[in-house]
Amino acid sequence: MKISVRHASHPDAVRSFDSETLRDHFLVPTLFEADETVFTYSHVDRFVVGGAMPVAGPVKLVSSKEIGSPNFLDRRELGVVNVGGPGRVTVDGAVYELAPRDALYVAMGSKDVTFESLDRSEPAKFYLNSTPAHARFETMKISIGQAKAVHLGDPAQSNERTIYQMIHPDVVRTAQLVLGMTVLKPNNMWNTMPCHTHDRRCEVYFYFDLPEDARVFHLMGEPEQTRHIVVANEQAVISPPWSIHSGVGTRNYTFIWAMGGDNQDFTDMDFVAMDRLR
Ligand SMILES: O=C[C@H](O)[C@@H](O)CC(=O)C(=O)O
Ligand SMILES: [Zn+2]
Repeated sequence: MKISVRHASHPDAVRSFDSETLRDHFLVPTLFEADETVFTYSHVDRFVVGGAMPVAGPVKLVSSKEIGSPNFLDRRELGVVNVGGPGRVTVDGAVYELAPRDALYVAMGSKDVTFESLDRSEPAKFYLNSTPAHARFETMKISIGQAKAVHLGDPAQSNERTIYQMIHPDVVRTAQLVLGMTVLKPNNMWNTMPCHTHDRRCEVYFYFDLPEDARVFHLMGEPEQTRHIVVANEQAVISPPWSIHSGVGTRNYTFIWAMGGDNQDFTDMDFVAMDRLR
């Protein structure tokens, strides 16, 4: 288990960040290392983002001093999405087969969580999001087919896409985690523009399905002070509650968004008028 800690940043301080400092604070550059779990613990809503990539054998979810309890999920809940080859997650003896794009919600209080790949030549990649929880709900698999699909955008705005709401109050009960996957159609590059903030929740964006040399220009910052981070395949960006979160790619891509905070109301967004953006 590898874990690094990020402190929260005041928006006034972020105004003077250069590219490198912006990346140090908000970009999560590495999520997958063979036979490891790799985590970033953010003090923004105590959101933990990570990855597990089992190759030689199964990988266990273990705790650490930073997590602060004997088991990782003693006081937390976990969202898992498989973005690699076919895999399997075992939670206290119950086995969940996760095909590519399938998700699993793992309840607070689960003790033994193990990640496996079905074929080591095409390893599973489990993208992990964890938020604090103080009540236990049911562990549940949400296949991509069970998600609530919302079709949005149009080709004239280069943003035709499907939002799959996977860990969402209409699908599964959780303490605070809300998570989904947005798939852009070919020739569509924009997400979430016009943009929004939601001061009640933070959000983490994880971009994937990108070739090696493609990039997404992720837009962040206060609406009047926008900044960008150039993101490569399988990298994530932490979006504090005061920040916009939007992106434009050099081609289409897929991303997973996950939120934690005060409410679970997906529609509770503060829309930013175009003429406010600077
Ligand atoms: O608060 C919600 C999030 O920003 C995302 O759901 C937006 C998104 O997936 C999209 O517009 O494609
Ligand atoms: Zn949002």
